[in-house]
Amino acid sequence: ATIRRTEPTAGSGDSARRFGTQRVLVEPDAASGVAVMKFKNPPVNSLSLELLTEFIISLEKLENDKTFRGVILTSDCPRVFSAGLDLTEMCGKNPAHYAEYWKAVQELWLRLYLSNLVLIAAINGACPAGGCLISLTCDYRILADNPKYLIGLNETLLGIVAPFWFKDTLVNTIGHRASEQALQLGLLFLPAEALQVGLVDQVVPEDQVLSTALSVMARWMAIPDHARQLTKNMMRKTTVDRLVKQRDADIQNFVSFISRDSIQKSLQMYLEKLKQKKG
Ligand SMILES: CC/C=C\C/C=C\C/C=C\CC/C=C/CC(=O)SCCNC(=O)CCNC(=O)[C@H](O)C(C)(C)COP(=O)(O)OP(=O)(O)OC[C@H]1O[C@@H](n2cnc3c(N)ncnc32)[C@H](O)[C@@H]1OP(=O)(O)O
Repeated sequence: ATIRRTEPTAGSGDSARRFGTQRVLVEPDAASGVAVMKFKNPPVNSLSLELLTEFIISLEKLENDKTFRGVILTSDCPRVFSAGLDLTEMCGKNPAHYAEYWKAVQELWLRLYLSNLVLIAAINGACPAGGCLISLTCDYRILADNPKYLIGLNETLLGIVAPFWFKDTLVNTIGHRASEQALQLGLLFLPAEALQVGLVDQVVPEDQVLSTALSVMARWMAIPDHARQLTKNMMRKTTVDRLVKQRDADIQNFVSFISRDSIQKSLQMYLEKLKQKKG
């Protein structure tokens, strides 16, 4: 994918400078060491190969810049945090494309889940499937209180199966029994339900999502990095290692699963349904 970087905007200091790429806007505040990263892949921030690639590049840039200790992930698209994996990347393409795409999905998850940065999800819109997965990799989740902003791993509703590392990430967050139900039923939770089950940590009025994220971030930033990072590593490394040990097999598994005629039909029907919803 070709990545076009955005130029910094004119301004009087670091906090006025933006960088990033076409689909990932980064608003850095060097004074506080916090950057706000906004997904901008309209209409629904589906995780296309381009968006995944740009996300990985922007994250790496922030990880390598010691100025930054915390990142808030949010959406620049109204009413949607992310619609999850881009269904058009998983439909009607060839096995080499599916493999390339899945490798990028794995790469993003691996980088996010063990990131040294404090990651906070400011969820300002609908957050199904892969969108929910991204939020689950964060250290803290704040969801806007809007009944249209459903969140969850709804893969079974599409006739597909959440891979074991999606499942592990959910289990690590809400526990085994709640995950078992949520995954089998493909549950999409209302904000109050998501809070109750522990899928998000806070539900706040829509206009307070970012300000809440910034104040929560201040609390996390008050902890010495080395102690917090080692603790995060201790909590998450076993989960990450499970995928690292079998990345290639996981790619092969995905490619053969997604290439099945029955799965392609299910995905196409689901896409059709999404399109018809409008008409
Ligand atoms: C034995 C086997 C073992 C293991 C298995 C091995 C491997 C596992 C295999 C597969 C796992 C793959 C994992 C996938 C995870 C995912 O993330 S799948 C994606 C799931 N996403 C969704 O279900 C969300 C679908 N979208 C929506 O519900 C709504 O769009 C949303 C609520 C987000 C926003 O609603 P609204 O604002 O009304 O927008 P529209 O619905 O009108 O959509 C606007 C246009 O965007 C298109 N679109 C929506 N979502 C996607 C998407 N995810 N990908 C691509 N395109 C999408 C939609 O069709 C509209 O397009 P149009 O304008 O009509 O052209």
